[in-house]
Amino acid sequence: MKLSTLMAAVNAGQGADDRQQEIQEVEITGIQYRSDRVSPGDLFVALPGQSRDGHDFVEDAAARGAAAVVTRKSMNLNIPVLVVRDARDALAKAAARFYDHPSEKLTLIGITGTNGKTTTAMLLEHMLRRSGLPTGMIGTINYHYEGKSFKSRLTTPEASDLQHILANMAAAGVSHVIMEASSHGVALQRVAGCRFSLGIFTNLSQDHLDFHGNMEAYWEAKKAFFTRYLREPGSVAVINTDDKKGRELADILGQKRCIRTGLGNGSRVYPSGLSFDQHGIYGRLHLQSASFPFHSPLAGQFNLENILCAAAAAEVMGIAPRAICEAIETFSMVPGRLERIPNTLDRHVFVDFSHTPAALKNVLLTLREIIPGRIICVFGCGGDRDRGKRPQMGEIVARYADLAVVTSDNPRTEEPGDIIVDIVKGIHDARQLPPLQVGPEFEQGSFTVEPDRKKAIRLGIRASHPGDAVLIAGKGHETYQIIGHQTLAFDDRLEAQQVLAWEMDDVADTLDH
Ligand SMILES: CC(=O)N[C@H]1[C@@H](OP(=O)(O)OP(=O)(O)OC[C@H]2O[C@@H](n3ccc(=O)[nH]c3=O)[C@H](O)[C@@H]2O)O[C@H](CO)[C@@H](O)[C@@H]1O[C@H](C)C(=O)N[C@@H](C)C(=O)N[C@H](CCC(=O)O)C(=O)O
Ligand SMILES: Nc1ncnc2c1ncn2[C@@H]1O[C@H](COP(=O)(O)OP(=O)(O)OP(=O)(O)O)[C@@H](O)[C@H]1O
Ligand SMILES: N[C@H](CCC[C@H](N)C(=O)O)C(=O)O
Ligand SMILES: [Mg+2]
Repeated sequence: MKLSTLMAAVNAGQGADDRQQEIQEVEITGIQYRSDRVSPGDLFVALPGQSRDGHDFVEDAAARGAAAVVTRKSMNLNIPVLVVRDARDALAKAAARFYDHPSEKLTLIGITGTNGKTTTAMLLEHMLRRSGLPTGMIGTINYHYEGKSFKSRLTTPEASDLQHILANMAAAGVSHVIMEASSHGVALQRVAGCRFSLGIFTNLSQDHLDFHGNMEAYWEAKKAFFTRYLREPGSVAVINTDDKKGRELADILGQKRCIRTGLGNGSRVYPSGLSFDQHGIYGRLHLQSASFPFHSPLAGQFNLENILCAAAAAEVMGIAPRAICEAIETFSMVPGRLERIPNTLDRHVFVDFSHTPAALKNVLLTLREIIPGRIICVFGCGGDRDRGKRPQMGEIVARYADLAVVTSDNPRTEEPGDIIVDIVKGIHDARQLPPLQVGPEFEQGSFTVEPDRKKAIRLGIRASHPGDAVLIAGKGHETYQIIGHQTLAFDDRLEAQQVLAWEMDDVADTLDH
């Protein structure tokens, strides 16, 4: 594609250098925002970063054969330099143009909210696929379509990667794409250049304040997905109005554009006659056009909210209500989300991706409802991420679990002990609180610290008795642990399986003797 075509796309009216003639002739064969990925013929877009500035890599990009660069300041190079005011916007628009606006060839659905995006996305995908719609997905666990699956480095990929993936999906005959739109993805304009047909809002609670600074800015990013990117005529927002911020968002968007879901008054998609047990959720699902009895193998009130969002969106996509109910019935698990580790020891061992205070609280309360025995929680908090979550998560585990093993999550470049100290502060604070009805008071000595996650999982499982639950929280589907700058193989599910296998062997040995 000619550079002049991309230049028009990135923003007419933003300055370019004076090599107009050359710009007309330059051919661009790819778009990159990382200099070390540049091949000859690529356009390199220099993005402002958290720790570094893409401008510092322009020369590297040129040396690797970049045909032109997009920057925010004029630079003296022997290739064309297009100067723009907003490099992220330029990256998104150039990529959308380069890949021929793939989102306009697809029905694109974006899901945002602090918790529940992956679960809602996978449930909705299941509903669409079962009805025969070729559906692709872009999210935390992976990106996949038509039997192909790719590792995801980011929940919402950088703009040029995103446009590339969407283009491949459209070329493979995919008709619908469901993607998680993270707050980073919105704030960093990774989703600019996409046309969304439908948006889903799950909920808002604390996360990512290391990046957004405060809850107001975080909320603004979530809101902006709907006010800035879901603007096409006919586009619809499905909003969980059981969430306070969901109600605020629905009021902002107005009746015409949104479908409210939840138990509250005014919901157009809602449940009735609910009951919850170890085998899931039962009730009647009221869609806009019909109502049906349903059973979901997923557990807990929070998953009910995910189900309502997915069902409302599927109905908008034209899926028949009966097919929606059948899909709910046959969707039993999202990897790493309350994933049960089977064993013959009568222990309820779960691996769950709860890494926010709200997620952890919901999961612990759900376990309290469905598990007869004690709840033992093995957990830590990520390093180089929102520190404010740590004491809150400590406090929640202290209040809602019976025993806790505080350990490391992904410490990244932080000292594991420092993260644990932040968590333990929350546990101590909780002891000042009056006991709650939902769980027993946290007893002196009923938590322990073991920074080595492998050992912590062993401790947690070994402390359990028949009938107890062990919740291994925070890392879910992750198959690695990031310590310092190293990414080491680690999977909570495999670790738990191993400990359980040893324990089962021990029981077998005892019975033999
Ligand atoms: C906070 C954040 O989002 N950071 C992203 C950001 O990194 P950064 O700002 O630190 O980049 P930098 O290292 O300062 O470099 C600045 C620029 O120089 C470029 N560069 C850098 C080195 C080099 O050799 N050559 C080069 O060109 C980089 O490509 C970058 O464009 O830009 C990089 C690419 O442009 C991203 O890879 C990186 O994501 C990091 C890996 C990350 O962990 N992001 C997480 C927090 C994230 O985005 N999470 C969300 C939320 C998940 C959820 O809630 O589910 C997600 O969507 O995944
Ligand atoms: N609707 C919900 N409300 C609160 N907590 C939830 C909800 N759905 C799931 N959770 C909890 O949050 C964890 C993460 O769920 P999920 O992966 O679906 O969310 P996500 O928004 O995609 O998270 P991330 O931003 O990390 O990708 C689950 O393991 C569960 O503990
Ligand atoms: N999407 C989340 C993942 C956190 C997972 C947790 N295991 C951690 O490392 O903090 C984030 O980017 O903050
Ligand atoms: Mg996710």
